[in-house]
Amino acid sequence: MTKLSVNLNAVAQLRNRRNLPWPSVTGIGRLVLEAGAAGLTVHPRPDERHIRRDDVFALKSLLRDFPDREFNIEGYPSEAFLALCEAVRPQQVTLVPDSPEQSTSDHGWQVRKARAVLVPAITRLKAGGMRVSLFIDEDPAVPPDAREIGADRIELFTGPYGGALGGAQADLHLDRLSATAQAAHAAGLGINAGHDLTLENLPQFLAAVPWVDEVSIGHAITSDALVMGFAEAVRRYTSVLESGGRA
Ligand SMILES: CC(=O)[C@@H](O)[C@H](O)COP(=O)(O)O
Ligand SMILES: NCC(=O)COP(=O)(O)O
Repeated sequence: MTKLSVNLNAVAQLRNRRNLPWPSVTGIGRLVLEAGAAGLTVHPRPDERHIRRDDVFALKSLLRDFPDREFNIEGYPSEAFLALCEAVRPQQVTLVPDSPEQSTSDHGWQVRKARAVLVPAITRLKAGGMRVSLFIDEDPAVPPDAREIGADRIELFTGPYGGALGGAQADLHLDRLSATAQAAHAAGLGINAGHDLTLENLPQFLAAVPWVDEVSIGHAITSDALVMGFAEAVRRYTSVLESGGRA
């Protein structure tokens, strides 16, 4: 079965609206793991707009209570990022070619062009016992290059598929994602996928794209949790008001 790693970036972004500790990133992380998620994903960005350095250590500590689950840290392999990974030692590090000013990830590695950045980073992370995954576009030419420089997995960038919102364009992306997954499997790589996957587009994705080990989902699952939980929250506040504070 394909594993679910829940990305907590959006929870951290909501917390950071105020200088207060809720929603708690580790609290939601625990809830997510107790609900059966196979792991947690974070993408600490240099400006700490959502996940902060402290969160990464706190989540590592939380995961000690769940020894069969995994921690996946995503990011650009700057010296600061690599040092953070070496200090935390997650099971998996996903390298993403984002520049600091990007609002979100919008493309994968051109692995050949990025060899000078990727080879030392992969060597360093693997020496620390971490599995390394490379975030790539839907292009079957890329997985053999990823294998050649020592990556263990690729993560398929599913943003264009998610952004197509169904229809013929989405089918086109599924064909390309499927071809890229087949190339990765043939090259001996594991396969992850993520970005803009949702409850609505996940079934078609899984039916079309083979050998997916793990999906990481954050934005949509956070949105769904709000929709699924808002009515109960309103009921509880209403109940406090009805009781005039005497309940
Ligand atoms: C690498 C990737 O796929 C992204 O989805 C990322 O982890 C999300 O980052 P933001 O939450 O900062 O948009
Ligand atoms: N690697 C993708 C990820 O972690 C979550 O992306 P999204 O669901 O927030 O778009």
